[in-house]
Amino acid sequence: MQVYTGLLPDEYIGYHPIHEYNANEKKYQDLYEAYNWNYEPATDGNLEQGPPPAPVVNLWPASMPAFQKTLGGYQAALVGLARRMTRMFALALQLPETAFDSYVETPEASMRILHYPVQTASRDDQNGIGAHTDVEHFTMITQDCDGLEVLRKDGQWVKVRPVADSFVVNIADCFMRQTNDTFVSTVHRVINTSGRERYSCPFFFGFNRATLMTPIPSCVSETNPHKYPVITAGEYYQWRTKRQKERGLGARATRSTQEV
Ligand SMILES: O=C(O)CCC(=O)C(=O)O
Ligand SMILES: [Fe+2]
Repeated sequence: MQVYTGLLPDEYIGYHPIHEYNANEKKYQDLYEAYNWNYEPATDGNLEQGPPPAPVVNLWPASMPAFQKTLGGYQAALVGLARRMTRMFALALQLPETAFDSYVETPEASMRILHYPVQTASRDDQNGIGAHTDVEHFTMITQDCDGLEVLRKDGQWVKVRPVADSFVVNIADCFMRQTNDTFVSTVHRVINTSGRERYSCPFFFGFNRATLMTPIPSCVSETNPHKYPVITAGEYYQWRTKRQKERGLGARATRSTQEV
């Protein structure tokens, strides 16, 4: 298939067929299919001066130009919203609100649309998508029905019910690393026992690939030193993407590590 994600082992884009992953090693493979695409700076109406973006790779279906136009347009609007939210996060970290502006000029801003068929296997035997944390700085999700669950600190899974005209916002691993665990990534999963097909649309937002993920000053001290190696956001994205792909596509028989 022209858009099959397996065509590009180091990228997460393209079509991910159903039953391709099993993040938590359940009896049955995870029950979702997805189409992922990268942010293309050319579609970003707000693009300011900044470091040149990494070359953009996508696997758009050639026969469906409206598909690319519609999804790319929605993504451009979300990039604008995410830039504004980045300012709110800066204020929450006791920084000037513009402190992160130069990190989100050519951001990591990939998206996916997901389809979860109705699950008939038990919750113990299958996930829609297995428990995991996202990679970038934060994620905004739209969803059309029940199924998403997040793990609380006390170990309880909590259902995240859809609320009309709203996004679910999850902290992701790059923000956790840069804030030295002041912000904690949300462990989440989907189990679609709602009795209807479920559709969702997560938007993954992170700093420019060239950004060195140095610790946020308010999050480190002599008694709370920085725990993570300082690498660029791009190095971290690429390492995680490769690892996720290796554990999924083509590795059904040998997968032995859990995402969470
Ligand atoms: O479908 C959802 O609500 C969440 C999907 C998700 O966690 C992901 O794609 O990383
Ligand atoms: Fe996720």
